[in-house]
Amino acid sequence: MATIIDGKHYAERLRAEIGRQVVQLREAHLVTPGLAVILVGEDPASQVYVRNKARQAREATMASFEYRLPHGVPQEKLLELIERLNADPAVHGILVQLPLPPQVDAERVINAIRPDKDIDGFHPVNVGSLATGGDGTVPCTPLGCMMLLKHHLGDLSGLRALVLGRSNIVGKPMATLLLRENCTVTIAHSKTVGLDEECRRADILIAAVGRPRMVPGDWIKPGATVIDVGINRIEENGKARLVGDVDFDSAVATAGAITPVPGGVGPMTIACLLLNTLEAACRQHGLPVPAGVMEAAWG
Ligand SMILES: Nc1nc(=O)c2c([nH]1)NC[C@@H]1CN(c3ccc(C(=O)N[C@@H](CCC(=O)O)C(=O)O)cc3)C=[N+]21
Repeated sequence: MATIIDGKHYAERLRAEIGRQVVQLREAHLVTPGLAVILVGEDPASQVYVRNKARQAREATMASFEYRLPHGVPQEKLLELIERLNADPAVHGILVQLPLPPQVDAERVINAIRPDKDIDGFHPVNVGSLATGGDGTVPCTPLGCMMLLKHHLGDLSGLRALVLGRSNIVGKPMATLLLRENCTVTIAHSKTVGLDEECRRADILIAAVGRPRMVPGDWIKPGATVIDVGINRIEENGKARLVGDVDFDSAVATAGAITPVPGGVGPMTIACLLLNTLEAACRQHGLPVPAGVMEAAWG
């Protein structure tokens, strides 16, 4: 039986430590980190995420600014808002919830965010920084996955990692982070031949394809660490539920450790968003970025 990696628990501890750092920053330097979240449209799932992000920011005593724009908002209006937030000294982090409606060019919007306020790490400056080993913002989901991996495994050097999925948001930055930790990294995707065999070679399996229960237990190397990034809403026996990209019930028999859905990577993503906002605030005020936050939170 695999160890269940309790992301919800680690995220709570991490947020508590971030909250302590925020209080210190305010007391020592009169700085309150500010997070602005922009949501375009009324997608119910997106509304839930945005509400959670805002609530958790406030719980960490950060300032939270929420902007809700109608589904049909012209791109210019969105770009104007970003310009205003770029110039606002109370806002240290800007997040534009993806996906965006078709009249809006997501790439233009991401490129309009000041790189030092891009707490998603999606701006090309931050993507480049990650690729070349710089200290730009690391995207929240891969960062959260890496924290869980390092906590569970310690040194990752020499391990074979398979990243299933090649998105700019998860797959590609995840592969880069694993490479930085000296893993031997493979990126697999819909055109990969012999996907099951690729998976069976992996000591670390990251599933980030967005296909419910696509990875069965017999694709998993015995003892492997499995990080399930998928959050898929399905209907089963007439009830709505969330499942990952991994078939948890069969995987749990083979894996050494596995993250559940919900309660795995999702909560870590939001905690890392708050961490990126705290760090952005420090950088924008010329202050050192708090070190060892994860160690302080998790011991
Ligand atoms: N610019 C941008 N940045 C994002 O980081 C971003 C985004 N756009 N668009 C949407 C996705 C999705 N996302 C999630 C974060 C947390 C949970 C989360 O906490 N999930 C809970 C369950 C929540 C539920 O019950 O619905 C869990 O897995 O335990 C889920 C999804 C961030 N995203």
